[in-house]
Amino acid sequence: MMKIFDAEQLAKLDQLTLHSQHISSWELMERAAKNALHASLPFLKSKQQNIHVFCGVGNNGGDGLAIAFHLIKHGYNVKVYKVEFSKSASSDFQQNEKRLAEAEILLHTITIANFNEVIIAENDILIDAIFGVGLNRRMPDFVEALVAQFNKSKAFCISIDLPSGLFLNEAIPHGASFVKADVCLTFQLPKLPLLLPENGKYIQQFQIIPIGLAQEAIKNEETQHYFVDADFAKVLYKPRAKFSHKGTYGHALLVGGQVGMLGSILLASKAAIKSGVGKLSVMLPNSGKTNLHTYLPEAMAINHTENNYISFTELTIYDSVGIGVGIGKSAAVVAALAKFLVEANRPILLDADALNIISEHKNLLKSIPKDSILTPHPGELKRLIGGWQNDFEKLTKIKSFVQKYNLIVVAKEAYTCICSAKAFYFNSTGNPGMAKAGSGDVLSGIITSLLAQNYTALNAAILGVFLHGLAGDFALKNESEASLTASDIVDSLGTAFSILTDR
Ligand SMILES: NC(=O)C1=CN([C@@H]2O[C@H](COP(=O)(O)OP(=O)(O)OC[C@H]3O[C@@H](n4cnc5c(N)ncnc54)[C@H](O)[C@@H]3O)[C@@H](O)[C@H]2O)[C@@H](O)CC1
Ligand SMILES: [K+]
Repeated sequence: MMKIFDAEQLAKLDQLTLHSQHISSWELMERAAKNALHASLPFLKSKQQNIHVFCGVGNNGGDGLAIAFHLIKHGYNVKVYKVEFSKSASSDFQQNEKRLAEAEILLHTITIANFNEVIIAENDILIDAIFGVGLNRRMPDFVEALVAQFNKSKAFCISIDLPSGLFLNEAIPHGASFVKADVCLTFQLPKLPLLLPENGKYIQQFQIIPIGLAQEAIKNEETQHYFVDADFAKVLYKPRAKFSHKGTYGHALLVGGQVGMLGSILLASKAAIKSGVGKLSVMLPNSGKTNLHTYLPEAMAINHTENNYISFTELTIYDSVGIGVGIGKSAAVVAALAKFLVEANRPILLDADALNIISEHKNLLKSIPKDSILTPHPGELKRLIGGWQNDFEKLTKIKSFVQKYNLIVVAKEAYTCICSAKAFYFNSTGNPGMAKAGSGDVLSGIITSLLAQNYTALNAAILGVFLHGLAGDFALKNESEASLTASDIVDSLGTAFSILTDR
């Protein structure tokens, strides 16, 4: 299970690691730098390429100096800069500085007086080790100007630990610059700003670089932020029992579709079946019944009289209910949804138009059963909780919403965030090919299916989001981001599930 920590916690882990492994901070830095160096090598085209390593005077800069030293030892063409934002350098920085001097490697000092003399060419490599997790206020103006120059250049930029300019646990001031890295090599654990869309979208990718921090210390340190990787998902997954039958895996009900919007409920239904539910019933407009039976013979359609819209149906026999995809917002549907909310006596899944109806009739919020899962995309989320100034405020607002109404919110994004009253879980799987109509319907089907199989609501949401993204990633192996469809995601669910059983 990957935890996400703040700067203070990271510093504490550092100390505990030094203590338990009987190593010096310099040795830990050396380990981190060597691992970052190895992760950087695939991005370097040749030993002749110009590599500029920009180092601050803290420990992030110390990492930079150590990386530069080893690159030079490996025969790379490196220019090393000391970005002197302060006269007092950390002791590990100083020790690395001494090593460079002893090896007669020139260190170019950059100050307010000469920062604009740096020349970066298109095919160069930039290594950004100016600030890491220690930045706690806006960077000095000359460093911001230098960073602006990095961002303007076409050089490939590798940030060490955190792109310089980003704060670890709060929003940066409006207009403040930060390094828009092509790749960020972050130590041991993911960092929150890399997972949030507002600035994270400018960081093309990040890689987690293990540096052997004490596992016991990580385990003991509490957090409210988690990163959901395959190990995490495997722990949640419940393998199927040998002596089981369809009743063991529950009976799910999906409610969705209106005339012209039948595809959504069909996709959700197929995703539910492909995610292991014992039985699936579908409430869709009568005019869609034939389509359902043709598309998905495994599903059962509910008998009702409405040809164009869904209507209410008794819920007592179902183990889970998912409502909302493609239902529209007509008065009859609003009334049916209100009844569903009142009659449901266990957590349900609400998506799409169900969320839009709730946003327009906020009085419905208090009828939603405790622990129900809401899966809004950013637009739907805004309608539900109101706007936000920045991503950190968004998380705070989601949390108070979740706590006020006892819900679970799945805020769909590149790193979808599942928020419970106690914690945030950021998903690690998925790709931009999934940003398409139909993809969310598939997610609704998966989560409703897991809910019926007796997963807790929180685990159904976390595991469902993980599997959905993973299936999308497998589907991409035979597709491109442009061509990937929601149906491709459904078709790859089998491969995604097989990862969870692979222990
Ligand atoms: N436990 C870990 O994860 C390890 C961390 N290491 C490195 O250490 C880094 C953290 O080092 P530091 O704590 O020295 O912090 P940084 O190197 O990120 O920042 C340097 C220092 O500058 C000061 N500062 C903050 N904002 C400033 C501003 N706007 N203007 C001027 N000065 C400012 C602070 O005192 C800060 O500690 C990590 O990001 C990582 O690169 C590695 O060496 C290996 C181990
Ligand atoms: K950095």
